[in-house]
Amino acid sequence: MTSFRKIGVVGAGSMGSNMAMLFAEHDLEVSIFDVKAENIDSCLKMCDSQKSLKDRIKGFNGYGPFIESLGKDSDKLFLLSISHGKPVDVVLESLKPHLNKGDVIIDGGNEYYRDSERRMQGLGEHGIGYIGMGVSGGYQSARRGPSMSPGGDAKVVERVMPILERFAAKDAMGNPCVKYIGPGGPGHYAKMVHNGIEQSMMGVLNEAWEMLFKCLNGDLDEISRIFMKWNNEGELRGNFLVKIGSDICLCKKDKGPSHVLNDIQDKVVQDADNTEGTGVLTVMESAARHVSAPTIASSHYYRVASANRAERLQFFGLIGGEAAAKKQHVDDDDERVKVIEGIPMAVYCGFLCAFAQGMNLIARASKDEGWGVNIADCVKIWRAGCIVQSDEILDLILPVYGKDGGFMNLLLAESFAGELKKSIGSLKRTVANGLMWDTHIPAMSASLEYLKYCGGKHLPTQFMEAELDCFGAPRYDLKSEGSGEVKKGAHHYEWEPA
Ligand SMILES: NC(=O)C1=CN([C@@H]2O[C@H](COP(=O)(O)OP(=O)(O)OC[C@H]3O[C@@H](n4cnc5c(N)ncnc54)[C@H](OP(=O)(O)O)[C@@H]3O)[C@@H](O)[C@H]2O)C=CC1
Ligand SMILES: O=C(CO)[C@H](O)[C@H](O)COP(=O)(O)O
Repeated sequence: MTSFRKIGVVGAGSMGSNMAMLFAEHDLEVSIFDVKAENIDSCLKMCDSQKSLKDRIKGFNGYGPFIESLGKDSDKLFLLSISHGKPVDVVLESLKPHLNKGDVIIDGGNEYYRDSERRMQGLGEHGIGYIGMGVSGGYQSARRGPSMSPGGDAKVVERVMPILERFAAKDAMGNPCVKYIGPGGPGHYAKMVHNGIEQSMMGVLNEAWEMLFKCLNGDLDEISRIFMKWNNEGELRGNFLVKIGSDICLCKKDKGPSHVLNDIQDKVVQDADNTEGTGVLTVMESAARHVSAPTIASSHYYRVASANRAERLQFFGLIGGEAAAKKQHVDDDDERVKVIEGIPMAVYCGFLCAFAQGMNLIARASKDEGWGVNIADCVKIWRAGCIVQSDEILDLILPVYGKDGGFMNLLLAESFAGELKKSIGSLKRTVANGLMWDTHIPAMSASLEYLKYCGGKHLPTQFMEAELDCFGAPRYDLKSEGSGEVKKGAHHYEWEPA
């Protein structure tokens, strides 16, 4: 078995450049390629500014010399870190004439898993290994050690695992946050879901932030302290997004008196040019696989709507102005503290809903596709180096998946359901406050409704089913038949003859 000593990184953007530096630090000979010479220049400049990396990475703007630099006599290893979709196909077309049997390509971008499976199949026919690997943690983790989810042919992944384990983030016990996820596309699938959970958590947390900032008269320095407290103890302990939220609230422009956050426009433009898209894909996948994921979907639609500020303002004019978040006059200090103390439990409950939806989606896809994903492994690789890192929550979730990691519905785990039972009251009160105070609560309210309908004993959907039967005759079940299976029923009533 070849052990790779060199790696060719394609894409000198924020992730590619930082991973190239990390590889170099882990004693790989690194060549980096980008279509834009200036991207290479800025990557090499960054390396030169760090003594340990000076002259350790070679930059290339042409495919020929780039591939030659990886040597002729041994198998070549590549890592792609570019925008998903067409750019990846373009790069692969250019690489193909130079590839040989035994070479391995890792796609470390946020790719759609079906595209990875297509490429795996095409290149596999020529004996070229292709790995679809999620990389998480942003550019800081790319530099220090990311969390990774490789998927593809087990034998191919096995060849690169020693390298991946060397530079992966390490959890509190020192275990590398990288695990083989399964054959085909589940590596990219797990990363897609990770990002769905990530956007939900950001949705929930941003709703809590608005309450503290606009309604409860919290100044940013105080909110920073509150978030830090949440991150240090209790249900939100060890939460990456809460922690950076605290840092962000505190950050002052050029160390002066004004907060950087106060200058930021209220537009999430992440989805604007389709170079990203795991949020979009998670919503599509959850709908296609019949997995309820309203916290994920609602957070996504919220951020998409936020991007179009011009239209928002136009509509604002047409509906006579939205009700703006109201400042609460909580005169009593103790009362204010009590209200603030109720919020983290609501955030926790929203986060649990996001995890339940994401984990259930992975479980469903794994079953549908025959991937055999051990979901415990997904939890393990999210223990460090990634955006959804949440120590307390992952401590709760991990035991549910046991050894085989095949549990299908996280809501049905007693330990998990117990935490939802404990926190749903806070979520209800916080959503009710949000309604009274006119704050924005798309993720929290969606989470609350999710819990209500997933645990609903008598849903009004009996009326919906009757209407469907009335015009479409899909056939219904009878109450007298008990819970039954998830399949079309046996009964039709001729409500209104044609
Ligand atoms: N940023 C993040 O936090 C994370 C990003 N990812 C994923 O990693 C990948 C890279 O992300 P990121 O580094 O942020 O993106 P960047 O846009 O910073 O970098 C992408 C780089 O790839 C280059 N590129 C584009 N098309 C080609 C091509 N056909 N051939 C060669 N190079 C090309 C870009 O050049 P140009 O400047 O011309 O566009 C750019 O230098 C994406 O798939 C992203 O979704 C994954 C985890 C975290
Ligand atoms: O992958 C990431 C983190 O985990 C990146 O931050 C990425 O930009 C998120 O993009 P999106 O969810 O919009 O696809």
